[in-house]
Amino acid sequence: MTVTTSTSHQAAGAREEAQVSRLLTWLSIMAISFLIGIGSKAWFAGHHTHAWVLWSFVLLVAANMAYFAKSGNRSRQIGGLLSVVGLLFMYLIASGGESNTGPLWFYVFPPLLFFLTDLKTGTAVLLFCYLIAVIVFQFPGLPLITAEYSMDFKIRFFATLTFESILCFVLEASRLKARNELVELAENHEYAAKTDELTGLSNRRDMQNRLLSEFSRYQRSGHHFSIVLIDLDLFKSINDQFGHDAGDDVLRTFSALMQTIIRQTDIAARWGGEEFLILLPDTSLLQALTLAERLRSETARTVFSFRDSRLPVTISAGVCSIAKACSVDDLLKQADVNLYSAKEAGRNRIAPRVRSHIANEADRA
Ligand SMILES: Nc1nc2c(ncn2[C@@H]2O[C@H](COP(=O)(O)OP(=O)(O)OP(=O)(O)O)[C@@H](O)[C@H]2O)c(=O)[nH]1
Repeated sequence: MTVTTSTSHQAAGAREEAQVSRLLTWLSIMAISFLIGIGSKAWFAGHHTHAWVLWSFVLLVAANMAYFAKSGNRSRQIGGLLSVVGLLFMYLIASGGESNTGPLWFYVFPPLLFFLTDLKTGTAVLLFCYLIAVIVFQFPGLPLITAEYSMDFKIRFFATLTFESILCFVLEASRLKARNELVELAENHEYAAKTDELTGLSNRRDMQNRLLSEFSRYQRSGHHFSIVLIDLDLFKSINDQFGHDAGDDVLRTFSALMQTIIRQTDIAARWGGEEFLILLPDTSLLQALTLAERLRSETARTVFSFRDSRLPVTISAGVCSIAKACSVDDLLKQADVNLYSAKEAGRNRIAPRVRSHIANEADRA
């Protein structure tokens, strides 16, 4: 009944998911290559322990990739990779790496962190890493800490890292803002492309797509559906007599009335000027005729007024079930023929008039 606006959001989500997926694969491959390369360099430089530690991180990164390939759990893969990278950087700060250049690798962390997590998590993890770095720098005598850094280095390290972190935060925040604005814009466009401005119902194009997908569902599963093609009677005379604004008001009021009568799963659209189409999934011809008759009688009973004038509003409708048609075009054509015969028969009526339907009406009378 309502026009959905989530497609742009879903598409943006899927694109980002694919982008993150590619990035994670490349990052993992790059991390493995660097670790193998730098580990080998350390080995040939005689720093065997350092080399073994770096190679063991290769196993951790590879295990994380293999875990994801098996489980498909993206958030755990991100968590796993960031934990491994965080641990590696802690090790590099504590050990100094080669020639006390280990902390330089830390600069890779902030952009990675903000891209792979949200701003809050990224900031929290970064602050935690800062805390560890402060402990390492301030207490070089603690176990596992073998590196010592000059005061100048420590000050410059923190100053430049803080600068980089703030810059990454701001860039990521503006990227997210721009992305959300784009998604919102796309959603508004999508909504406008599917919606009739005057009534807020689905427009003709949206209804055509829905009819085609309902027809495919019918071909796959055999679920019948029906349509009701509605035309407001002598609408031109309402416009001529009471003005175009009154006509617009009638279209809006009738649309609202229609929405209160159809089910959540039914879809009402403005098919043309004063023509409406209702798609009724899982509905037989008889059920559709019953609904159309209810809509007709409710419309005839409802008081339509505009600026103190009472407006005479009735509808005629042509109903058709997919059981009687071989395609969507054929279905629409038959509904149109039925609508025409309802008009010909005097308006304010529904066609076809099946026998059981007429009998029901006679019973009610
Ligand atoms: N106010 C208003 N009028 C519209 C709109 N779209 C179409 N119309 C008018 O709807 C009228 C349709 O008139 P006709 O096609 O002659 O049909 P009718 O007067 O309803 O007569 P029958 O269909 O034979 O009962 C025309 O006067 C159109 O200008 C709209 O968005 N607003």
